[in-house]
Parts: sequence; C-alpha cells; structure tokens
Amino acid sequence: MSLTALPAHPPVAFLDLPPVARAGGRIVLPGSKSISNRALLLAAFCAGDTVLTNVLDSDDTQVMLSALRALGCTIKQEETRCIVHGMGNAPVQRKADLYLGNAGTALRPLTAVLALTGGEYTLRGVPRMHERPIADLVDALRGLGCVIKHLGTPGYPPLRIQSPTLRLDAPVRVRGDVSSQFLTALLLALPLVATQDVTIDVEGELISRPYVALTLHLLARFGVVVRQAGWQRFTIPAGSVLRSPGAYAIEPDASSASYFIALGAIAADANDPIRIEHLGTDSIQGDLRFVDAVRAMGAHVSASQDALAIHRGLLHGIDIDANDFPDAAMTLAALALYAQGPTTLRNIASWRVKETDRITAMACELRKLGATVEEGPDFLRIAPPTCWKTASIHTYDDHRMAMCCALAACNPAALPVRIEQPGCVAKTFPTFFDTWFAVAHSASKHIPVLCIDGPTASGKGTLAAALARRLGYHVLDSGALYRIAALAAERQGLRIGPEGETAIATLLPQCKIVFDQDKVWLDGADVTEAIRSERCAMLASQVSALPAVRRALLDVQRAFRTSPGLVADGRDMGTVLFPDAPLKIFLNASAEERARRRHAQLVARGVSTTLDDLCADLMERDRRDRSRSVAPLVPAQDAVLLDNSALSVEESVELVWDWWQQRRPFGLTG
Ligand SMILES: Nc1ncnc2c1ncn2[C@@H]1O[C@H](COP(=O)(O)OP(=O)(O)O)[C@@H](O)[C@H]1O
Ligand SMILES: Nc1ccn([C@H]2C[C@H](O)[C@@H](COP(=O)(O)OP(=O)(O)O)O2)c(=O)n1
Repeated sequence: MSLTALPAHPPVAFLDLPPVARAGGRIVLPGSKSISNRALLLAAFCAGDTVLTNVLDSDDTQVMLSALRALGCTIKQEETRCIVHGMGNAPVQRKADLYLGNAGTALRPLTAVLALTGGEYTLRGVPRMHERPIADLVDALRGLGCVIKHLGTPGYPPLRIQSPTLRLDAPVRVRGDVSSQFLTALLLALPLVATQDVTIDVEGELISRPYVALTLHLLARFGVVVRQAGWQRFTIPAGSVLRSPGAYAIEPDASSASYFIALGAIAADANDPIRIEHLGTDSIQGDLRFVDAVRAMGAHVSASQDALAIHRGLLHGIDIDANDFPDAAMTLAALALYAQGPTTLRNIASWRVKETDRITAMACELRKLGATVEEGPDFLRIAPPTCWKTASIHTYDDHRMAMCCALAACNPAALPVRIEQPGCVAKTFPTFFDTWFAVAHSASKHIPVLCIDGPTASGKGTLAAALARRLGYHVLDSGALYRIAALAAERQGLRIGPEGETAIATLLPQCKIVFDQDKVWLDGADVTEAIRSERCAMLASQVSALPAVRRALLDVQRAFRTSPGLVADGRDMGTVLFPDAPLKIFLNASAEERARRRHAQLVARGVSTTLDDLCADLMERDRRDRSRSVAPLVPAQDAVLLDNSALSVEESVELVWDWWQQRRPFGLTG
C-alpha cells in the first residue's frame, strides 16, 4: 500500500524537535532572499520585462512584491516565477503608503529609490523595524538633495519622503561600518537618476562586502557597470540605464543552506551526506564563505559548480573574523556547540542591529542549552556544553535564531529542543521545518505519540485534530484506514467477513491512499464522503475484526510516526500500535451522549436518521469492537480515562493539552 499524508501548517506557539540521530539526503533550497529582493527591485525599475525564476516566497519578498505593486508595477506571479513589467526609471504611482514589515532588504533600497525619483511616500514596518537605524542612509540621501522626514524617533523609520531637488555633482558620503545595505541602497537607486557621473564615498571600514559584491553583480546583469576603487569609492557612470536581462534565475539561498551544511557537518555519514542541489562554487553569494569556516572546523564539504555534499568530521573550535558573512556566521555559533574547544566569532557588531540584538539573543539561548558563552560588543565566544540541558528556545521574532537553534536537536544527550514561535522562519524560509524533518532523522522511540482511543463518537477525531494543530504534529485517523479497507473490499466485490479475510489483506498493499488535509483519496478517487457513511463505519467495524486485515495495516499506521510527532486516534493505538507513547487517553462518553453527537453531526451533513437507530448501531459497533479477539477496544493499562459527557470540546482539549505538557520536559509553556 502506498500512503501519503500531507500535513497542514497552522501557526503554532512552539514546535518540539525530536533529537536527531542521523542526517542525510538531498535538498533543494528556496531562492536567495538577498538576490530575490534586489532582482525584483531592479526588474521593476528597468526598461523591459523580466522573467525571474526561483524567486523566494517569504515574508520579506512578499512585502517587496506588495510595495512594488503599490508603486504601479505589474508583476505576474506563478509560484516561484515572477514576470515583472519594468516601469522604467521611476514609479508609476507618485503617492503611496508602504508597509515593509521587518525587511531591511526592501525598506532601505526603496527609501533610496523613492527619495531620489520623487513623490509623496511613507515607509513603515513592524515595531522592530522602527528600532533599526537608517540615519546614515537618510543623511547620505539628504546630501543629494532628497527630502526625508523621520516620523517617529529621529534616525529610524517610519519615514516620510517628498520630491527632491537633486544635487549630484559632489560625491555622496555614506557610512559603511553599520550596515552594507545603505551602500547597496544607493548603488541600486542612483542609476535611475545618473544624468552625470555620481560618486559614492564610503566612510569607515565597509562591512559585509560580499553583499555589496552581490549588488554590483546584479547591477551588471541589468546593464549598469559601476566603477570601483577598492571598497571605498564607487562611481555610477553618467547615462547609466537599467535594462532587463530578459530572464534571470535566482540561486538557492546560501544563508538558508548554512543550517543544512551545519547539520551535515554534525550528523551526516560519508555514505549518506547532506546534498544541496543548485548551489556550489559558481555561487555569487558571500555567505558561502561559511563553507570554508565549516571546513576549518573539521567537517567534510565537497563542492562542485552547482552542488555541495557535506558529512561530519571531528569538529574543533575556531577563531574567525565573520564580518564578511554575518548571517551565516550565526550558524557557526550553533555549530560551535559540537566542536572541541571554544569558538570565537569576531567583528560581528552588525548582529546587534538586525532582527533582534543577535549577539545577546544567541548568548542567552546557547547558555540555556548548557554552553558557556562570553559576549562582547562585537564578538561572541562559545564553549560547548559539558552537560546538555533541555531548553525552550526563545526566538525573538528572528528567523535565524529559530533555524540556528534547531541544530541543538543534534545533541548527544538525545534531548528534544523546543523552538518558540517557529513561524518566524517565514521571513526567509517558510518551509524550513519541512526540509529539516526530511533530512534530520530521529529514532522512532524519540518521536512522541499521543494516543486517543475510545468508542465511536466519543470525540476522538475532534480532539486529535485540535491537539495536532496546536502541536504541529501529524494525525493518524486509523478508523479512516479501516473505513477505506472496507470500501476498497466492497468495491472489489469481496466478502466482508472471515471468508474474504485473505483476499482483503492481499488487496490492501495494492491500494494507493492519500490523506491531503481534509480530503481522503483511494486509488485516485475522492472517498472523503463515501467513507464517512454510517454503513461504511459498520463495514469497517466488521473488517477490523479480521486479524489478517489488522496485520496488513500495522506498518502503514506505524509509518505515521514521523517528526515532529503524532496524535493517533483509534481503538488500539495505546494497546497495540504505540505501547511506548508518553500519553494515552481513553476517551468515553455515555452511549446517549455519543448517539446525540453523531446524530447532530449527521443532521448537519444532511443525512436523515433517527436517534434510536443510531444508538442501536453505535451500541452494536461498540460491542463488536470491544469483544473481538484481536486488538479489542480496551483502555491500555497506563491510559488516562477521560469521560467527556459533560465537557465541551474546548474543555477536553485544554485538559489533554495540560496532561501532555506535564509529560514533556519543558514545563507548562504554550
Ligand atoms: N467533548 C465534546 N463535547 C461535545 N461534542 C463533542 C465533544 N467532542 C466531540 N464532539 C462532537 O461529537 C461529534 C463526534 O466527534 P468525533 O470527533 O467525530 O468522534 P469520534 O472520532 O470519536 O468518532 C462531532 O460532531 C464533535 O464536534
Ligand atoms: N484503530 C482502530 C480504528 C478503527 N477501528 C475500527 C472500529 C470502528 O468501528 C471502525 C471505524 O472507526 P472510526 O474511528 O472511523 O469510527 P468512529 O469515527 O469512532 O465512529 O474501525 C479499529 O478496529 N481500530
């Protein structure tokens, strides 16, 4: 039987990562955020149409897309492909109020573009964006004649922009030692107004140079070649015009790759490394310098032009100037947990003005795991834990904190790790945890299962779905499998009873079953409605009494036990399928209450039935399920009995939620 279960992704308050035993497998990562936002901006303000492929779909790129659309740019988006109709060298809309979330890669270049090209604009973001300095860029733009007002704290967004009186003759000076994004913003915007040579002088030591190199690379692809004197002076030649390259393919994100390079370095074997496709020595992203650092720590990384393969080595601490790759360097801080001796990351002051103060945040969270961390104004020194501790990781609404700290799940003590507000990864890598679970393998015994067994209409399915949603876990609706088995057997004309037992058990491995959120498919047909009839339930009860059928479904059900965890609903989840589950609920309600619930459920679906008939059917099914010879419906010895006759759904959920949290090693959070 082939079975696919596609999980849904509601926001959860926290996600518990099972300890990782081994990593390995191929991954294709989403497009680079830095390249996506630069390419979208250039495509919007160039002449001609541009087809961008592998565009990152994340919070930061969504705000850029919305802002460009608000400025009058037509962009057709089909999944990760964007067709951008260039507006030429100025926005169509000369008035707009733009919300840019927490995306520095959107707010900063758009500030420069709009201030130089003119109009009436406000630019704002999330509260943290209003704490991230922008004075250096604003001062530089004012030097060019731009009119920009700070609407809140001076030196920070939100900003009000009005039309400039441009003065381009004197070189514009910009500080390079706080964020390279200020220089990038000027480089991207100045070609729109370069009626004469415009020179930018960088004050102070330019940080994050590879990001500036990336900007220059993209400008060149859009037809503007900037003259460069070292890293201190840049000149945009008179008459520069941005022209569409036609098509541009965005590479996978090298910063996103860093988590999986580190995962391979810690936990992959040589014979099954982590393989990252479409990212290799041809990459234009500076964050790939991370690979050299990981090699220096002792990991094995082989790189071809467009792929990386990583497996573990004996890791040792390093002392490194990480100024050139500040984002990926955060991953080194997490990798340091697995090295012998301390690791020192220097020249990382820019971490303090990112999504959060990343130096303090990282120090705090790594200490929770048992590491010894020394924190300075621009450095971090991490000595690995001698004794690992179970930790609930606070993520500070910072995607990189969440993704870095996931690496703590590789700890040798096999402790789970709780990641709070894991949805923050959507800023740059919405599918991070799916990718993680696809290549970070945990021992089955470490993948938690919450079992909910009980008679029909006791509320098992409702409770299981609510808990799984809140925990980010998978759901096993084992009853649905028996219903599908009954339906498949009936459709093949097989006898539903001992005479048909072998034939049904032989048929099941050939069935193709897909659970796709609310839909159930059998061999390509939608059977969602068909399996929910009371008749099918009765046939399922009969089919489920056949030992060979139950045996045929054992492995299929156990295969649902995948990371991060499972809520299993049925009759024998706690007794047969998952005897080691940390919590087994035996759910019950009086027969009258259950009949009343099922009646209401059927009436709501437009099925006509009487309460008496239902009650009789339900009691017959209970009797059969309880008295059969294999896996009868009985509470496991260690089950918690819950009679919810007098409880609402919400009350049942809260009760079981608390019991579950009490069995987790993290305390009562969430
Ligand atoms: N604690 C409860 N109180 C009231 N109604 C409930 C409760 N739990 C479930 N229900 C309702 O009872 C019906 C049957 O629940 P369901 O989860 O389908 O049961 P089961 O999976 O055990 O057959 C649903 O309409 C559901 O909303
Ligand atoms: N783990 C399980 C789940 C269901 N069954 C059988 C017994 C039930 O009567 C049928 C249908 O189960 P299902 O959970 O879908 O039924 P209810 O929704 O509780 O009415 O399948 C089982 O034997 N073992």
